[in-house]
Amino acid sequence: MIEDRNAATAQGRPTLLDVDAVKMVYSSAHRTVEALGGVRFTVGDGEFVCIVGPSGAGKTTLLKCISGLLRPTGGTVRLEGTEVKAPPQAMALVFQDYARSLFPWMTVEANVELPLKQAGMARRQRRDLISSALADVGLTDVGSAYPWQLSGGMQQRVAIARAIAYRPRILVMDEPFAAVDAQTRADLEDLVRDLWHKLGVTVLFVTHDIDEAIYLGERVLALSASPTVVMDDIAIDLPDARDQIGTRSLSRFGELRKELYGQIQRARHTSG
Ligand SMILES: Nc1ncnc2c1ncn2[C@@H]1O[C@H](COP(=O)(O)OP(=O)(O)OP(=O)(O)O)[C@@H](O)[C@H]1O
Repeated sequence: MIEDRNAATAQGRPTLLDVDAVKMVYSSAHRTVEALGGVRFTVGDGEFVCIVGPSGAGKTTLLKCISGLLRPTGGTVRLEGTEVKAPPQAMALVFQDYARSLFPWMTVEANVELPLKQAGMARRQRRDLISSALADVGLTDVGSAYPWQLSGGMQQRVAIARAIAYRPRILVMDEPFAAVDAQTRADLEDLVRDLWHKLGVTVLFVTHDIDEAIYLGERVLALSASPTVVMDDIAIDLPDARDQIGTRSLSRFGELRKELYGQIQRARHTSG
């Protein structure tokens, strides 16, 4: 378990997100589930942090607490030093289920525009941000199309464009590529790394896939089984310039995979 949260923030960057002893107990008349058992970690400004954990480990619960969709039953989440009590303006979310997160009756542009409108931006500024977000995700020509006219990978690009359009400080992604084919997934992984470099946005990325976590992240947090705690915080000491074939063939990549795989196996039998 991580004892010193600040020591775990890589490369001495100032803390952007502070998850401090977050607990979540679901209680109903019939059963009580202790999903989170005191999760602690910090994410530095500009970092790319991945979270992996066994199925049912409480990853979705944790992200709901971090994004203010769910109030934890213990502990606190702070973003830029302020306690998160509702979805923060500085945070954007991307979910696995792009088909349900985009509105099918709205064009691609209108989908991307929605949070900008909600933020009260003027039309001209909205136009500029929409075009630059669509260009950033490689979709300059589909603004007037409807989501259902696009492939799954393109729809997820639209969801990413909508998330980055209003320039959030942190992008929180919940298994965003679990529903697309392998080639599309590889392209989307590279897109997210490119956006991270280009925009300087902080990324918190949850995945089931150990290889994906190592390929993408600067750090990987391994969660235990419920009640969940952070079991390990692994620095990914691979070169920053990554490519799907070269990086995954490195012997260091294999060593990290072995280490993380062992952690996940232990995690299945360990709880906080
Ligand atoms: N609304 C809820 N009410 C009661 N229990 C819940 C609720 N949501 C989740 N749980 C329980 O909390 C635990 C963690 O669930 P959660 O969905 O957060 O895990 P997960 O790691 O995202 O799972 P998976 O990887 O399988 O998607 C599970 O035991 C689940 O049954």
